[in-house]
Amino acid sequence: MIKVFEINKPLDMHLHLRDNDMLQLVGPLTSNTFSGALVMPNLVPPVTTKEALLSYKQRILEACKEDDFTPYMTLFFQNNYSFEFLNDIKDEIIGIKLYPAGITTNSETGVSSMDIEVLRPTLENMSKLGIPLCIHGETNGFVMDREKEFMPIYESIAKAFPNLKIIMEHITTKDAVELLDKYSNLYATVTLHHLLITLDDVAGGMLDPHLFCKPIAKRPEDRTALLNTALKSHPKLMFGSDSAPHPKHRKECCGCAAGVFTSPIALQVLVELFEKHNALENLNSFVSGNAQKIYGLNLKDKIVRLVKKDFTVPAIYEYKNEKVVPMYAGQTLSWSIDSIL
Ligand SMILES: NC(=O)N[C@@H](CC(=O)O)C(=O)O
Ligand SMILES: [Zn+2]
Ligand SMILES: [Zn+2]
Repeated sequence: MIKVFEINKPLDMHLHLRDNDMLQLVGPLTSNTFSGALVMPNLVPPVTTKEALLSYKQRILEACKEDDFTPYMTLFFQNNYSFEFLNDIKDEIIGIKLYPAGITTNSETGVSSMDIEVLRPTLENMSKLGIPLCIHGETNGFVMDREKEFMPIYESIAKAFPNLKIIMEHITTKDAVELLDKYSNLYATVTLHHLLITLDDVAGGMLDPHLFCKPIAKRPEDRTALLNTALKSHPKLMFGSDSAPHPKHRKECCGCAAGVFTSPIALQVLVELFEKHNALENLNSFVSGNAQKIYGLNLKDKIVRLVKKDFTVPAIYEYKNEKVVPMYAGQTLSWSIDSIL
């Protein structure tokens, strides 16, 4: 008997869709199977105006027009967003994304200080207006300690703004997992790859540029903490792939760009992983229910039926001159997408 598993309204709460031909290429690879996704604003230049935000949303909708798909837009954090500006844009966004300057891809114009007094004007306005804050939480310390060193900053913001929803994006450490339960206004996303890999997979043998991302994958005990928290579908943890496509020549080179491209394999691998750990009954809340509750989303059904049947991951995805290599390129997964109802 063929095994079947259904996911209803899958949501990807941390996604990079890029722009232009890359958007044309990767957009449908998410919108095919996901009901919606939180779209990161780190374009060049970043999305900081209502005009830029609405036109980017239109380009996404156009690229994904074959599918029933909602892009949840975000604005790139700046210290000087006025109450009037945020009040005017609040219905168009799901949150605002804060990047420390230079910490990751296209974050050069992020905040240069994480001093709470410097951030206060925008954060106060966000808190009053009920706009969630998504954060790339890393310091510029030693690469393995960057997330851990950021924990006091999360704590100080959570304490100073108890009504502000704060999402620790793409957590990679057991320290971040532990912090989740300490503050009622702290939430988190976790990627697919951080549930699966450690630094060993990136650099322990032959260097694998396709697994290089920010934050870097950590220790086995960190992966275990993340995986256990996802498998039980902790209600404050959401799936956010952080699928971050870069052109093949920007990954397979000296000075490799950070980002793992996982959109086309995310649901298949999640089912494989949750099945392996006897946790399939928690997968729908991890990949949809938790995010619906945390962000207050209301979506119509989109049932993705997966079947236990081999799926060989393409070596490359291409559109015009864009080429991007997915995680597990050329490898065979045990689950495939069967149909979308
Ligand atoms: N995760 C990454 O390594 N890269 C992301 C940026 C980010 O999410 O930090 C990207 O935009 O390429
Ligand atoms: Zn990030
Ligand atoms: Zn990201």
